[in-house]
Amino acid sequence: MSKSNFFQEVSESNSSATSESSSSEISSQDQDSEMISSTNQKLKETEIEIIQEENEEEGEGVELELSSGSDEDEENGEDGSLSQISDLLGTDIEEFQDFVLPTEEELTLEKQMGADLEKLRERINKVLSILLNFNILRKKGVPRKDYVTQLKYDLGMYYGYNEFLLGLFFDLLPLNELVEFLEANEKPRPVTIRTNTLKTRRSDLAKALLNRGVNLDPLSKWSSVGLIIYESQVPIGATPEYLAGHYMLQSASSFIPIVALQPKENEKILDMCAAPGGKTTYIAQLMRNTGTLIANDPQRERLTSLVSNCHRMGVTNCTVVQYDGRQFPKVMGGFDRVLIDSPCLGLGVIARDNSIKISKNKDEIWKIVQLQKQLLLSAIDSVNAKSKTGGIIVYSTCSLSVEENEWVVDYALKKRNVKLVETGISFGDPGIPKSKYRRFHPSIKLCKRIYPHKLNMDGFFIAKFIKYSNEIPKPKTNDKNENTNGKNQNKIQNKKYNKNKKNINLNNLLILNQSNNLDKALKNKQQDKSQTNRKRKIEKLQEQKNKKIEKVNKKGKGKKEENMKIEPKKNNEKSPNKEKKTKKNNKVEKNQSEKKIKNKSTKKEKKMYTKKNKDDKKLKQTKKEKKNVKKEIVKKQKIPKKEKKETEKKNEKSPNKEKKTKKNNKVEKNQSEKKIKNKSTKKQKKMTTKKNKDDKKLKQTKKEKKNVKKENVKKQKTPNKEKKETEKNKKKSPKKEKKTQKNNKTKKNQSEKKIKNKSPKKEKKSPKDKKNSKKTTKKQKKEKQSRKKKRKNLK
Ligand SMILES: C[S@@+](CC[C@H](N)C(=O)[O-])C[C@H]1O[C@@H](n2cnc3c(N)ncnc32)[C@H](O)[C@@H]1O
Repeated sequence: MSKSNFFQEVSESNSSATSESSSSEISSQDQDSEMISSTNQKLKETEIEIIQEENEEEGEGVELELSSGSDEDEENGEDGSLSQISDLLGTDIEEFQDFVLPTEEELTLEKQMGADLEKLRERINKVLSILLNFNILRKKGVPRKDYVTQLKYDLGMYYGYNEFLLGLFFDLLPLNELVEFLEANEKPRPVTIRTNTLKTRRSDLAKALLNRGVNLDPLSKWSSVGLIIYESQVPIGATPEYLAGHYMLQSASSFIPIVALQPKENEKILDMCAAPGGKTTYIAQLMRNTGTLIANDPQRERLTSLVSNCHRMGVTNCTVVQYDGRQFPKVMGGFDRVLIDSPCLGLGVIARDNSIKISKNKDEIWKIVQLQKQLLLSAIDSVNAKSKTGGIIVYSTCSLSVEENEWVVDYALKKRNVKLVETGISFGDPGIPKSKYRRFHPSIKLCKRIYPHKLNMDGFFIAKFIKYSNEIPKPKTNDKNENTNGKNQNKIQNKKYNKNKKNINLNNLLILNQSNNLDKALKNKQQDKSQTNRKRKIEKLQEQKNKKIEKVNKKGKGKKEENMKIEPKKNNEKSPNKEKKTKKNNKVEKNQSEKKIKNKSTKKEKKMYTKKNKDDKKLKQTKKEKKNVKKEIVKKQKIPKKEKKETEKKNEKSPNKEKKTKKNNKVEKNQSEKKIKNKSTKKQKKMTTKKNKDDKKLKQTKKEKKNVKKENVKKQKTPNKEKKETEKNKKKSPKKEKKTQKNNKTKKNQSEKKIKNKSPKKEKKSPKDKKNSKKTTKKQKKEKQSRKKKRKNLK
């Protein structure tokens, strides 16, 4: 007896006894009683029924009664009934009862040695028979669960499915159908073609193909365009008729969604997941190339075959677009009908693609279900509920899991104003209203399931909705429970979708920039870069200067130095813009450094003078004079500040000449700094020489002053270094710096002369400096005169 025949006979004898899933957790007693009652029905009023009824009250007494049946029982026909079972099974019942499940060690050995397919097949047959006639054929004490796990393991090994997929089919199909289904997936489906009525008639096509040696027949009563090909001497995908677009190679079950959709002439129809166009071209031919047909698919490569199919088949009412179906309502809407032939796991087409048996897993099913739900909602939202001819949505998959089908449909029923309607298909199984984990809307039965083992077609699922309102209902609080498992998946999917959306928007923006304002955008970017570079440079300079200031402050402990530190911070806080801040900071820092140098020199000078005052009271006069000198210096410092402000204003007015003006400003600053220092030193010298004439005691102080000046000169080197760094950055010639260094090292007189020689040269460069210097000389003369008067008075 062949395996399929065997399974058929067993299932016929127990057709109603097999709907229990493999992992059902119903108590074994209840299951047993159900199984017994179902076998009794099929065995047509045998005496077993009586025995079973009697023994149901005693729990598991059936087997006992059977095994220890009395003679009376045998006479009453029990023997006959048992013989009937054994006849049907083709083996002795004792053989089943003696059957022992393999141990774990035996199974691992089997794995190592490589499974013997014949032995495996025998074991599958026996376990299946025992499960289908459990109370009669089971071995005493072995629970149903053990037989089920053994069967799963063996079927997986025999047919090559992974555990996940086999578990899914165990939950989906009754036991007596399961092996049939798995067997059907091992056989190739008949080749079918669809006549393109845009170009020919079925009878004409059939004649043409018959003439080429093709053995064919009309597909069935339900299709007026399908032909089934039994044999062919020519390749069906390369005949002249095929190339002329007279037919489409298409599986029979692929016709069904379009039969359900019922496209009409002059309608506006969307095929949301269209590539490679098998169904699109069928829709177009039913529309007779009228109206508008939009064929969408996000995969570009698949769209090329869609386009070529449309061309070959002479479709002229179709526009091909490339979108993610989930975005579609935003792209266009108001369709009379939408077909969503959704992407799926393909569990109905395993016969065509054996890799599905091991490639699918839990994660994949969750992901695809979330996509299917979103696509279906999107399809519904694209339909106009007020369409005069339609308002129809057909959802189809070539998959058979409840998750991808009934669950998705039930979700749409809850989320949108749609209801299920008859598909118009007279064959196939109804949708499953209750699965192992879920209950669905009772109207789910209106859906159609096409099973390969029942109709010798690819597995398919078809649901037909009608949309009765364009309003989108507000989400109910109960919806939280409905989607517990897929909730997180939904969130992840939405996040990904939102990311994609952002990407698309960004891309669009970039494209706009490129096309409209590319030059401007580039300029802005360059400006930004230069600004950031400037800021960095300024920050670095600031840091360097601050470090130097800190070092100087550590050396000097005076309060005045501390104050010098705090002041620029206040200034910084007040400035509004960062750029302005940095500019001001630079200036302030320069002023600071200048002041510090001067302060240091004056401090030491003060110290020296105080010592001298102790020695001689006459030095009091000199103190006062020095104070006046300091005031003058401060006044003169204000002049270069004004100059700086003026240059800043100019810079603001002309941003392109910023660099040049900055350089000039810095040169001017350096010049002005040097002038001020030189002037201060000159005055100090004059003052000291006069005092020496007055009093010989001051000779000591002279020497001390000389030392002080030397120190000042040394300290002046440090700001010179700072200037050098800044000047180096601005690529200035280092000649002047070298000169100044040398001058500082030489004696006072030499330095004075050189400074005098240099200052007019520098003054020549800038006319403003000339004016300022004239002003200062006048002031100095006045001041000198006033001092002389004072001294006379004092004398
Ligand atoms: C089962 S096939 C469609 C077959 C087609 N209807 C036919 O009859 O030739 C599923 C299609 O969905 C497309 N698809 C995948 N993701 C999609 C999405 N997010 N939006 C729209 N279509 C999608 C795939 O590219 C694939 O072509």
